[in-house]
Amino acid sequence: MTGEEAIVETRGLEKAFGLVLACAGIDLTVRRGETVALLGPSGSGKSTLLRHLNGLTRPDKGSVRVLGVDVVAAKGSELRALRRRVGVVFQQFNLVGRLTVMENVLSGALGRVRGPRYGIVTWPKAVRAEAFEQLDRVGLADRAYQRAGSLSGGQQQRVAIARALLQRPELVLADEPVASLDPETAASVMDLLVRVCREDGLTMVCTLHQVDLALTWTRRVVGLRMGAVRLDELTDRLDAVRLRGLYLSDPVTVP
Ligand SMILES: Nc1ncnc2c1ncn2[C@@H]1O[C@H](COP(=O)(O)OP(=O)(O)OP(=O)(O)O)[C@@H](O)[C@H]1O
Repeated sequence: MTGEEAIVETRGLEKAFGLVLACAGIDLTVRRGETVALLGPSGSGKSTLLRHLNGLTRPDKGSVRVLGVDVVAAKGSELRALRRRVGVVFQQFNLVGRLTVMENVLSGALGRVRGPRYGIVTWPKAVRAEAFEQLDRVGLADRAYQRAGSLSGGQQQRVAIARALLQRPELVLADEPVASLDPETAASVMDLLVRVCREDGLTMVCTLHQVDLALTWTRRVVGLRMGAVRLDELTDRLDAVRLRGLYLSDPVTVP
């Protein structure tokens, strides 16, 4: 179910890197419970837009509000408090390979359970139980005590999703969450990510390269090109042909 409450709101968002305008005045509203894919050719500004949403990048102009917080003005403890409410899933999983799967998942609770923690037994029993539940949910309860680095890419991304869920986030940001995976694994990880977000009523914004995955799994597509929103549509009203237009080079005018 999606509500009316705006979870993400950018207005006139501009960001340049030297002469490159990565975000050229982006207005984006994402409401509670929506699952949104940011699509567009390489360099169109998808990751830069996503990075603004948890304050990893600061805009040159414009406003960014996430979960009611003015991200541009937020500093220090306010920004840390916001980041605790935002789960992030990365393309390269970002697990600590030498630690067990369970320890990696438990680290998702570091923001709400005071640390430092050394080893699994130092975590409160209730948090361990919750971590185990999340691992079970992503289908990896039987791998809890295995080294994370020994898992396949798809399994590692499932662990990263369990870690993000243990954070009890309200918003999930996923930057190319399946770009490093083979097509079959990519589909199963997208299925998992969207399913858990729906089950928990979480809002999810991801960047994707695969148009077919966006059409299958997300509710809404925002298409970027040269830092501007060129398309913003519910997925069930879109077809692949229209979407492919986003990726075509601009027609060359022959004099
Ligand atoms: N830290 C940075 N320093 C310099 N230029 C940057 C930086 N981050 C992004 N850019 C540039 O901004 C533009 C948008 O990059 P961004 O990574 O947001 O695009 P993208 O759509 O996510 O691309 P991809 O699909 O290839 O990941 C690109 O031209 C990129 O080179």
